[in-house]
Amino acid sequence: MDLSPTESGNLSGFGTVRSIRACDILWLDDQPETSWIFERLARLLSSINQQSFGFRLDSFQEGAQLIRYDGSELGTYDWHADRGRAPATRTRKLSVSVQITPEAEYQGGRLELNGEGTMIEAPASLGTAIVFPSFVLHRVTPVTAGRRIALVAWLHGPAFS
Ligand SMILES: O=C(O)CCC(=O)C(=O)O
Ligand SMILES: [Fe+2]
Repeated sequence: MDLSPTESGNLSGFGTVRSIRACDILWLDDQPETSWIFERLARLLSSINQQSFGFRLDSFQEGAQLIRYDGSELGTYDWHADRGRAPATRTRKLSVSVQITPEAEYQGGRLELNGEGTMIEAPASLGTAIVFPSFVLHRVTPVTAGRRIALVAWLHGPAFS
């Protein structure tokens, strides 16, 4: 897959710190040729939201990201929450990460979540979508061989009340 042009993964408001976040990002805006991705994600997220969360949600409000973590630089993203204080991230409510590299093609690169004091490792099988509230702490452990690509997006909505 051609992933250019890309930008270095940054930390919202803190610039680029490769020891915390080492990955490259291709932004996907909602355009005619990508709208099917947003439509499928919206259907999936809204049904999971109904079953599991019951959040009030609006729309994506920012592009989706294809994120590439390369084993040659131990690509990683340390513990963080996707919902921040910056205007762009303050209204994120549901995060989704779709595993789009076959599990056999890389080592490490595990998405781990800690929502309730216990760490859970997300399944890495191809096509799995992991959906979680954007305030939940999570990380991607260093990729030690090969290359992992994930598709990540966020549904926004009104503040929790
Ligand atoms: O690579 C992943 O599966 C998750 C990436 C992530 O947590 C993020 O971009 O905020
Ligand atoms: Fe994240």
